[in-house]
Amino acid sequence: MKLTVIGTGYVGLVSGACLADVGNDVLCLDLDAAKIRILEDGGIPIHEPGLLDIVRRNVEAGRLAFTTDIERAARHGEIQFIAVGTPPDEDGSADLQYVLAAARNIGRHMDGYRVIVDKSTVPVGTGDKVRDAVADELAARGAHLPFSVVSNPEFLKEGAAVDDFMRPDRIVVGADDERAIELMRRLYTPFQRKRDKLVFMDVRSAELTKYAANAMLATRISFMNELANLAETLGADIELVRQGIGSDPRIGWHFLYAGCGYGGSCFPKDVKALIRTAAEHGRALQVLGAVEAANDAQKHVLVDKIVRRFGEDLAGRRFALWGLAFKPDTDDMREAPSRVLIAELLRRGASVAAYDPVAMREAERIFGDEPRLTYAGRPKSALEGADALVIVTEWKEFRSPDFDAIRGRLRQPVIFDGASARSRARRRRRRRCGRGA
Ligand SMILES: NC(=O)c1ccc[n+]([C@@H]2O[C@H](COP(=O)([O-])OP(=O)(O)OC[C@H]3O[C@@H](n4cnc5c(N)ncnc54)[C@H](O)[C@@H]3O)[C@@H](O)[C@H]2O)c1
Ligand SMILES: O=c1ccn([C@@H]2O[C@H](COP(=O)(O)OP(=O)(O)O[C@H]3O[C@H](CO)[C@@H](O)[C@H](O)[C@H]3O)[C@@H](O)[C@H]2O)c(=O)[nH]1
Repeated sequence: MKLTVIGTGYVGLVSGACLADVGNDVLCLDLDAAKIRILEDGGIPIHEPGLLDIVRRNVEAGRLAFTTDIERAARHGEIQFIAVGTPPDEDGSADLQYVLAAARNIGRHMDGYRVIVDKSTVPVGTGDKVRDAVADELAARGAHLPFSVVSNPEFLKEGAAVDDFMRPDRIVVGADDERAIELMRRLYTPFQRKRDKLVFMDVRSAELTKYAANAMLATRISFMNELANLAETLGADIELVRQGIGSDPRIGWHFLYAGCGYGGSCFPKDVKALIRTAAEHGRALQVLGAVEAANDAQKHVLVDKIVRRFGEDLAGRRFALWGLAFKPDTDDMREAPSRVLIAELLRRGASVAAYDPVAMREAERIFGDEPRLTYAGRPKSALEGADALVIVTEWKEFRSPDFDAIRGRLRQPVIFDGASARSRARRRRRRRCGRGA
């Protein structure tokens, strides 16, 4: 099938590459010429395990191409995926300007029947806005071309995006007409494998399903984070509690890890947007309001511990920080807990020597020329002369560190471990190292 994917970010590029990999002819459009240049030069603009191989393989096979040419993109695919960003507006609602611009571009240049698929995470009712935007553009040029609007929210996780796309738990399709449903069924047949993973519903329900999924997952995390704080106060071990509850199938094992608060490009913004949607319709989502507040507070837990140990004024103190990305296996730092921590340490006069396997360039872009924030080429070199080590992101390489080397390099043998719940080995050994928090 001929497909166009609009937006070559985490979702667009992964979707485009994976859809090409099962034999489709995919053209990816982005307005960011720098991204398209990287792709045309054989690279990828993001860190995502397994993605480079699949992109290269499909470009070489002639099934995947990149462009900044809007007209070419609108004329290429019978199915047009919109996979552009929907960042939070000032009031927390999803900013739809990129989605609607993409829809207008399709309407302006399409030359036959199109299925316009919203893959971006968009509030309920966006399908209607996309339909109106396309219809307006067609009317403006006196064109009478048929089109369908479909909601097909994406559930991939960064760091595991290729695998999630290739082996989805479910594929949600919100569609109101048979022609579009048939095309979507054909499109996703190669991803069905052993069981039917397609869940068809109306457009509005599909739009809400995406927010419901992220809101539920965010709720689990905030709940466990609050419980972890309580466990610490009570002298209980949240990891053992997690094991104790996860075996109940009604609760399940996944997404029960306490940490420094959820970050990333999705949970924070989607929780906000759903709260906003509800408010606009006179409904208060009280549970989600608490989930958000608990998460904001959780991002300060490590700083609070540091202040308890070293005092309010951290001038002259130096901290080694391991892990900048919002989670392992990505270079994405959107809403990363490390950002709150670094900003607060710098505000209090401390200096920070940071290490991350892939996100240091992104941190440099975010923090710019900040003389008290430096980057270390290796985890150990960040430790030299630091008052304490702060572990924020659970990269695999931090799971079983050399505690003797840490002790030898730090001024005091103190570790603030924001990712501790996921590593029992480290917890056992940390006890032997002498810890500050
Ligand atoms: N990142 C994830 O893990 C993830 C997972 C599921 C769903 N989502 C949702 O998918 C959407 C995209 O997220 P992302 O993380 O891939 O975003 P991103 O910011 O990484 O990429 C978006 C891309 O769209 C491009 N773009 C913007 N307007 C355009 C236009 N009119 N025409 C062509 N290109 C345009 C931008 O230049 C950018 O490269 C969001 O709604 C997000 O909530 C994201
Ligand atoms: O037990 C857990 C699991 C995750 N997290 C944190 O939660 C955040 C989000 O993690 P994750 O869900 O793995 O990453 P994302 O790539 O943001 O993926 C989420 O957001 C995407 C965008 O909507 C959805 O497609 C995915 O299904 C959804 O998991 C990160 O800060 C994690 O550290 C925890 O604190 N504890």
